[in-house]
Amino acid sequence: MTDTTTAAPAAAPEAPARAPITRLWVYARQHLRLLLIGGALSFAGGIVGLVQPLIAMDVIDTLSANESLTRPLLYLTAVVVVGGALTALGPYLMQIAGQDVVLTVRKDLIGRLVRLQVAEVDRLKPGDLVSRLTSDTNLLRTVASTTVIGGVTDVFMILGGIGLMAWLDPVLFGTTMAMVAMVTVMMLFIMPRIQNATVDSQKALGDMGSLLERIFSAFRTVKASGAEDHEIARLEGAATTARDKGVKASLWEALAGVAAFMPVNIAFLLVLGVGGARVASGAMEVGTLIGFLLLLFYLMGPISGLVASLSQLQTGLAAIHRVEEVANLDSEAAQGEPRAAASEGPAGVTFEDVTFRYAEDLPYVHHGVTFASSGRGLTALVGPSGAGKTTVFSLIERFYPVTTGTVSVDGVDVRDWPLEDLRGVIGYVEQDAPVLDGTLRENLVMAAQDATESEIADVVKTARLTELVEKLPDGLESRIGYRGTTLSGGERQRVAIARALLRKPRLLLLDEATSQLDAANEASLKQVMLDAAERTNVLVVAHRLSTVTSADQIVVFDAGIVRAVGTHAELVEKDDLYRDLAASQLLTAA
Ligand SMILES: Nc1ncnc2c1ncn2[C@@H]1O[C@H](COP(=O)(O)OP(=O)(O)OP(=O)(O)O)[C@@H](O)[C@H]1O
Repeated sequence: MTDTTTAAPAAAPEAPARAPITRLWVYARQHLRLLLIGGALSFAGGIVGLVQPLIAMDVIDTLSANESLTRPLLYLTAVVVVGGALTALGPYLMQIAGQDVVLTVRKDLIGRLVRLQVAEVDRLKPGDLVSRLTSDTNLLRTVASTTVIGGVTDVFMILGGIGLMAWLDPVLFGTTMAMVAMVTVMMLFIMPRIQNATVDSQKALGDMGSLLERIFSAFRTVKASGAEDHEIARLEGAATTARDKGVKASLWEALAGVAAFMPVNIAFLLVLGVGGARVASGAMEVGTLIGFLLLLFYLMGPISGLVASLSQLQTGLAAIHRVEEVANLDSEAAQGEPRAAASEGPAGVTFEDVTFRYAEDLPYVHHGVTFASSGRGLTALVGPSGAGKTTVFSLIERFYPVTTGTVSVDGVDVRDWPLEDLRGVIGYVEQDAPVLDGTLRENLVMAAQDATESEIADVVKTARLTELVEKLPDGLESRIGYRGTTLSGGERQRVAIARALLRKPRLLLLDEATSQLDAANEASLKQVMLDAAERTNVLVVAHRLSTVTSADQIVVFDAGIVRAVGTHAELVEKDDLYRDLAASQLLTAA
């Protein structure tokens, strides 16, 4: 996949380019050996089962002849044991292959999902993606194993039976084929409807997941808004749609059963009528008619088996369709040559006449942004809400590509950096300072898995987290809840800063929270920031007067352009907007 911006926003991924059946084959092919061995063993188990009545006959004959039963009984025991073992082992191996297919699909999907471009995730619903990974892939388990193998076996048996019929009597064969053609036409009509109903049903499940995710991501707000009944009604609506579409799929499956059964029965009657007349006229032997009827009777099993397999296949194809839609999404590709010798010290940032919009149908956010920040120190980005300050960070991290102009880090265009290397030099603290479910330690080492105990202890101290660690029941090993719900806003921000610092960034991007903090927390955060600025280049989207007054350089943004650059004293002197910002609540005093 390419590393490009996306066009129009949409609620769901687009339809896949490749036919689902081709994709199913691509996934199943990787486990073909196990599938074939399992299928062959099941088939052999069936054959051994057929031998059983013959040996039973032998037992009876031996009994009547008053001979020793040892030999036939040994055979019978062997057939029962081997047949039992084969009929257990064959389906077991096919189930393993089915699980392996699901694992392959899931691994593929996991890789794609986690590497999706930020722009794609902006327009998708996470709950729906979760249901594609969990529920849809599960539908493939049976389809990729027993259904396909069973279906193929049935096709061979049907072809064999049809060949024999043609050999026995061409007239009766023609009559039967007319009925087979009827079955085929009806199946062509019914099968896509099963698939569509299953896609709709799975989509409703995805909607349910999205709605649930929506609620839990703002759980307190939902409760505080008294919106539970409304949200429950929406969730139940999606659950009911899933049920209704599931019932619709079952109805089409039932019709498929009837559509297969009826013509075969009509064929039975026709063969009896036409065949009877031909026997009466002497055009055909009675034995041939009986043989033909027996063949038709024998074919009923494989035909209904094939129809059931085809119905099941539609479910699998529906699932593949939804899984493949994710494959169409743009994921991030590592680009550019690896940087030669990694540089040391603070990494500078340069914006040169940058224009940018989030999507082609959205207005420009940056209209030619130019500024630079290099060396140790603190650069504060200030400006009215929506001026495009946070977007500066997204462009530095290459979450989105610029439309025109250049963003450089360490003198190199971000487009020429291998993504992993680029992000490796940056520590980024988002405005809402996300903390993930897990322990405090897991949260800290997220960006630096090989951090040592002393490095962790250092950042805990630098980020003023020592008190928190001492307060928590299990120290660093304490769980801090879904989205860090057990922490205060200020603690969450310091955890996020500690995480970014543990990466030993050469460039620290800090999006200051707009929410008010108490004086102690505010002072702590400011001190953490200033400490970091002594060692590296720190860019901060500033919302507090105390931050900008300490900054070495202030960049004033207004409606997507840089209108002034300077120190606090210089800007108060020369820039009207800055003076207003400093005097208003847009830059709040502690
Ligand atoms: N992912 C996105 N998709 C589409 N538009 C976006 C996206 N993120 C931000 N925007 C829009 O881009 C503009 C600039 O947003 P940005 O977050 O950079 O502003 P800001 O100056 O940081 O504002 P604030 O001080 O309120 O955080 C806003 O109009 C915003 O609505």
